[in-house]
Order: sequence, then C-alpha cells, then structure tokens
Amino acid sequence: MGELSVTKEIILGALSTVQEPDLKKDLVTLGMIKDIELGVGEVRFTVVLTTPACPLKEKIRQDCEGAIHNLVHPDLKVVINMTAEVTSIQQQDPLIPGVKNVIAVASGKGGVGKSTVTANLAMALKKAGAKVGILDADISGPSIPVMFGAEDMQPLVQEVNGKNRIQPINQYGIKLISMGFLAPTESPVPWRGPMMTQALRQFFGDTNWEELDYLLIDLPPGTSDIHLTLVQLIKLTGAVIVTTPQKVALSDATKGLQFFKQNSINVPILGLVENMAYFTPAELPDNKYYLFGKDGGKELATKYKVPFLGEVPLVQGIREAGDAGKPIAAEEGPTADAFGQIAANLAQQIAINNAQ
Ligand SMILES: Nc1ncnc2c1ncn2[C@@H]1O[C@H](COP(=O)(O)OP(=O)(O)OP(=O)(O)O)[C@@H](O)[C@H]1O
Repeated sequence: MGELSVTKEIILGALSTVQEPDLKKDLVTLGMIKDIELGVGEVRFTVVLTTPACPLKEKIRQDCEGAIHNLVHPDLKVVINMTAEVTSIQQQDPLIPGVKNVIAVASGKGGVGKSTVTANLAMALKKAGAKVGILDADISGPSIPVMFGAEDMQPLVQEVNGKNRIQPINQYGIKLISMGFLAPTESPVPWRGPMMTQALRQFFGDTNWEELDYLLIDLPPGTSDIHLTLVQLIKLTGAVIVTTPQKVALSDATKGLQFFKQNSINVPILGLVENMAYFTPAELPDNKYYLFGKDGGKELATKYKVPFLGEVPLVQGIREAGDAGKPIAAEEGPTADAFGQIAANLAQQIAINNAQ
C-alpha cells in the first residue's frame, strides 16, 4: 500500500456512503461508527447497532467492508467490532427509569399461545444479547412462572437506596414478575379494578428492574381493565398481537389491534405474530399441515397495514418445553430459529419506531 496515507476522515468519508437500510440514513450521520483506529495496513472500528438482535447485522458489516475496499484501498485489512446499544422511546417513563422499551403482548382470543410467544421472544432476545424482562399481567391464568420453571419461587423484597424494592425472579437470565406470584394459580383470586391497578403500579414502580432493553408485558386475552390500566400507567413502545390463523381468532385479533390503534390510546402496533400457523410432526419435519387455515395472520397484517413479524408452527416440542419450564427458544434448532427471526423482526420494528 506504500504511498497510501489513510486518515480517520477518509475512513469516515467512506463509511458515510453506507446506509442503515431501515433507518434510511448513513452510519456516520446516525452516530453508529465509533473508535476508529489505524494500524499498518489495517483499520479497526466499532459499529454500534440499534439492537443486538439486528437482522441486518451481517449486511451492514459487509457494506462497511465493501465501502472501505472500494473507496479507500482494496487491500486494507478491515476489522469491525459489531456491538449494539438498544434505542429507547423519546420520553422514557419516569416510573421505570432503567427500562428502555416496554412492549405489550396481546391477543384477542384466549389460548392462542400469547404467553408461549412472550416467553420465547424474551428468550430469543436474551440469546441475541439483550437485557430482557417479563411482566406477567395475565391474571386469567398466569402461565409465565410455569413456562420458566418458577412457579414455586417468590420474589424477595429488598431495601435498595433506603426504599423497599421487589427483586424480580431471574430465570435463564430473564427478569420475571408475575401476578401469579401474588395469587397462587389453584385459588384464583377475583381481582377487582383497584387491586389490579395497584398491583400493576407496584410491579412497575417498586420492582428493581435495573437496566432492561426490553420489558415484555404478557396481557390477558381480549381487552380488559388491565389493558386500560396499562396504557394509562406507562408509556408503551408498542404492542405485539398474537393470533392463530382461524377465523374466530382473527376477528378477535382485529379487536385487539383496534384497541391499541384507537385515537385515545394510540399505541403503535409493532407487528403481528401468527402462532400455530401449521402443524409439523416431529418425524416429518418437512411436512406442513395447515390445520387452522393458511396465511390468516399475514393477510390480517396486510389489511391493517401493520408489520407481519413471522409465523410459529404447531409443534409438540413447544408445548413440552413450556410444560418443562424452559422455553424452546433457549435451545438450538428450527423452532428456536423461528423465534429468533421473529425476535429480530420485532427488535428491528422497535428501532425503526424509536428513530422516528
Ligand atoms: N406453537 C405451538 N405449538 C404447540 N403448542 C403450543 C404452541 N403455542 C402454544 N402452545 C400450547 O398451547 C397452550 C396455550 O398456550 P399459552 O398459554 O401460551 O396461550 P395463551 O394465549 O397465553 O393463553 P391464555 O388465554 O391463558 O392467555 C399451552 O399448553 C402451550 O404450550
């Protein structure tokens, strides 16, 4: 490379031609390039993505390398450190100062797998390197403790900076709080409005969440007092709607969508997840049986112009893992990959919304 004298400005100039495909601006303008270091015949720098679950990570890395080779020198060795700093909504909620994004997971109909999707998305986001928590507000049947093998656990109350704080359960690196910890499942307490409001307020304000990139809220099916309390209590990043492809579930999912979209509530829909999209027997992994109809969720997303985050098959392993207390997304395999892809799409939508 003899004569070549490369400066940080030249490197920045080359990288300013690389676009962040979602945010539609270049990496330099977005402040995503850090710590440029020049060595003999090589350049090192860090790219700070908006989420560790970024589905475009590899493309952005290749585009950076390509820009330097094309615009600076083809033989320059390029060493890129890909990191991430999750972005947050502009006005973070003072009730939960360390929590960057709060995502409501809702469904119209019961039993469509909303808790299963919440648990597995949390696992997948955690696996990608994010700090994740779940607040299980589904008093109709708090299944999150079971899905995390935490049904016999109780959160402790500890004094932090002179204030009593609830310590969330930490299971597989995910922080959990559940209405189920307050009311044992076998003796369902008839929750009344003020009790729920109080419990939710406490779960947000008095829990020692510390730093979280994503806090997922598992809501009861349908639209209830809890939904209203939640949107009044906390500034949500957005909502995810879980549905199955059959007609009854879709019409209920539409009600869920409309609840968040109505003017007085105005919570962005981050996307729709189609659960039990098709059945795949373990012994015939390439066969797909569309038991509940095909593409219902996808079509609903198109109709209401909301992102389609992906589909989850009906497989025995998902139910077994849930019952065994460790979400399947914690393991490796095609089902975990499906959740990984949905989590990446969700993280991407959050980053896009936060940039607007
Ligand atoms: N894709 C799937 N494949 C196999 N089993 C699934 C799948 N999704 C959910 N299940 C199973 O279906 C049952 C109901 O799921 P889950 O509790 O997640 O539904 P829900 O919508 O949260 O229910 P609720 O109405 O109680 O809130 C569970 O036993 C779960 O393991």
